[in-house]
Amino acid sequence: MSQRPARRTRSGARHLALFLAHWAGGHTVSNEELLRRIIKQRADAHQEALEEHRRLVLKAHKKATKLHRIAEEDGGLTPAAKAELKAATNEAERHTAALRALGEFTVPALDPGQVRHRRRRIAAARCAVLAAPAAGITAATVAGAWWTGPTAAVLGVLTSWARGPQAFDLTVRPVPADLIAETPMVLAVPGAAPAPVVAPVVAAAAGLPPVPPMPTTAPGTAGFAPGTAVEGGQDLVPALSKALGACRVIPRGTQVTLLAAPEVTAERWTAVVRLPDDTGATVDHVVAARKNLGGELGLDRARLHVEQVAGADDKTLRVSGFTTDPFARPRLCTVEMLGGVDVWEQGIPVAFDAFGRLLYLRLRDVSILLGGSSRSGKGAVLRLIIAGCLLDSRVRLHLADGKHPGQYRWSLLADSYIYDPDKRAKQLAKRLEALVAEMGERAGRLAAVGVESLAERPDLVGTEGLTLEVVVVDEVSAFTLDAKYGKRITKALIELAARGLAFGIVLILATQLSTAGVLDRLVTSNVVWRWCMYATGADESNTILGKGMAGRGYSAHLLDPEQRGSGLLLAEGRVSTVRSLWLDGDDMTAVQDMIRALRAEPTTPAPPPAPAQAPVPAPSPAPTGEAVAEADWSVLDGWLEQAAPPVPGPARVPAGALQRLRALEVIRQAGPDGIKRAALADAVGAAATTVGGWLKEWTVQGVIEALGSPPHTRYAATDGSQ
Ligand SMILES: Nc1ncnc2c1ncn2[C@@H]1O[C@H](COP(=O)(O)OP(=O)(O)OP(=O)(O)O)[C@@H](O)[C@H]1O
Repeated sequence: MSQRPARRTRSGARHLALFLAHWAGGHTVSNEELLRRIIKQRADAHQEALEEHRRLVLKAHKKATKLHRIAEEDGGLTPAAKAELKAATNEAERHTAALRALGEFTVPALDPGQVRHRRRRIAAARCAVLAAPAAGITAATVAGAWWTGPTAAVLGVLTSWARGPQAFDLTVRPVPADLIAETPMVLAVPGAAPAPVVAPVVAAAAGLPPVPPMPTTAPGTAGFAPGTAVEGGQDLVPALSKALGACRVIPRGTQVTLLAAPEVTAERWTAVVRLPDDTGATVDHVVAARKNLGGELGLDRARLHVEQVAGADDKTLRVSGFTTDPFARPRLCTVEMLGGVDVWEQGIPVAFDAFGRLLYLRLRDVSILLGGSSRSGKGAVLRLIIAGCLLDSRVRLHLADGKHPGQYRWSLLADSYIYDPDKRAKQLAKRLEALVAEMGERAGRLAAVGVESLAERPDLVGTEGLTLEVVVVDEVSAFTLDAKYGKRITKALIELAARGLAFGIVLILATQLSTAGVLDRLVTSNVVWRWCMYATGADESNTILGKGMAGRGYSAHLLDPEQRGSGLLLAEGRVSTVRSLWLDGDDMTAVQDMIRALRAEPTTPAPPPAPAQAPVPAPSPAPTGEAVAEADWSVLDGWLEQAAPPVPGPARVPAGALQRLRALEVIRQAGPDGIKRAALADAVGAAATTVGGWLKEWTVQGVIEALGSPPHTRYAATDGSQ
């Protein structure tokens, strides 16, 4: 008789424990409901994107219509208004194209890993809820309420006894009908055939096209041999699995799961796969093994691209093999791409990825640390960012040039330009401290309208007291390592990096990698984008991307040093390989014209820098050949600045000087491709021998390299041979 209550209590406790475990494991929520939630979220995001693009198309149309009307009424437009009209038209086209690309929302075939991931998140939250009473009892006992533990135990025993031998129904809650109605097409109607839930795609699965054969490339061949199967007809899954097994990423004999039908074009093949469970393999392991994996697949590292699929788990990746290195050819940033740029919402186009997609830098949520060894392409990225910022009238640009004349071409367009080696550290310290002080005022202004950050009120961006303050520091070590002002600068940078973005104060910092301790960790850890161009070693790369990144397979020393502008970008927790766009030549000139038109009266005119060695008469004869070992930058910059607008005033320019100016402009436009002596002579209408003399002179002075053309050898060789 005395055994009975004890048995009843034990049985009740078991049933209660089972019920709690079932609930805490998230097993009450069905797979269908999780799937529905994920798809609903995506459908909402899709709808939001559509609405946003529609809004922007309408806005651009409205602006274009207004400008057309003004043109009709006034019989024409000012250059600035013309630029605005062009920008608005481009903008409307861009968003119309985006709308077309977005199209109708289609229910995606989801990776089962995502559903599992959701369930784990629910389970984690429920476990936390369950742990709370236990923690409360422990805390109360420690605090002196000794009776809480025994009371809880007695309550537990009583509840268990009350439950007795009645088992709980461990059921899965069905998806409520009103939720199914809210998400049409996602779930099957009750009673109908079961919903097509997240079946991984396997070769020859019902209703799906068969997986195309794995394209092969013989080493050294230019392209795929479509239709040729790897090792006698194996398809994609076994070929990838075998290669991953050979690289010890997954155990031999296990297979990856194909999650979507692969895309195969003449340029590339792409497959979305999931690594097998219970193997410990993640995307990072594949990235680290990329070199060997490339070899196993008949590719090289530059032509094999691996990336984690956004929103998916750590085992899901997109693998692509390219016929040629997708970054081999530089891509120009045209004036159209920068026309009407909105730095806050849409961002500045700065780079492209392996699939040719453009990467936009939105100042709304980004500050940048840009690193790389010498001549790796940092300046080219800064050039794009500066141009984009100056094309948005809401921006006030503060440019600190630690390696004058790196960005001198913008000196007269920026709101402030700090460059003088003797004074620059002091000037930057003051400028940054003023911005730190301004954060307080901006916080007050935002608080007055009931928000904490400008991102909540985009309409306030650029209004009185809330202009976008963009601080670009090229070669930050020249400032932070300054003996006298370095500490003050670092302190201000720490504060701005931590809080500035919320108030519209954005930091863009560039540095070479050689010097340790250039930036305090409190600055680097608060910078949102870290972008590393080619670096000489893994440690140098880690100084930008963060400790341990090289160990995970992300190191910029693996990039091709000759491929200037290629780099690794760490943004939103993911690393992508990108190559910056290249802005130069006519596009650069047109962009500068647009900026001049837009900022006809800069609020704070930049002081023209005093030449380091010689005064800058405009235009002056070129320095003589035998003289200088170093380039006379100020002379060069003087020419370039004045080459675009006609020189005002009565000064007469000698014909030879004009030809030299023209020659410099042609070299600059030729950019990395360079131009031969004979072609240059033709272009400027001067004798080839005369042009040869100029080229030698400019080569010695370093002027040609400064203009972005290849090293002087090309000119020297051409001269010698002709
Ligand atoms: N995206 C790009 N596409 C093509 N060429 C590029 C690109 N970026 C840079 N280059 C080439 O590389 C050269 C060096 O670039 P840049 O001056 O930006 O390097 P840097 O890292 O700023 O150099 P340094 O630190 O020595 O000043 C440029 O003159 C240009 O010829």
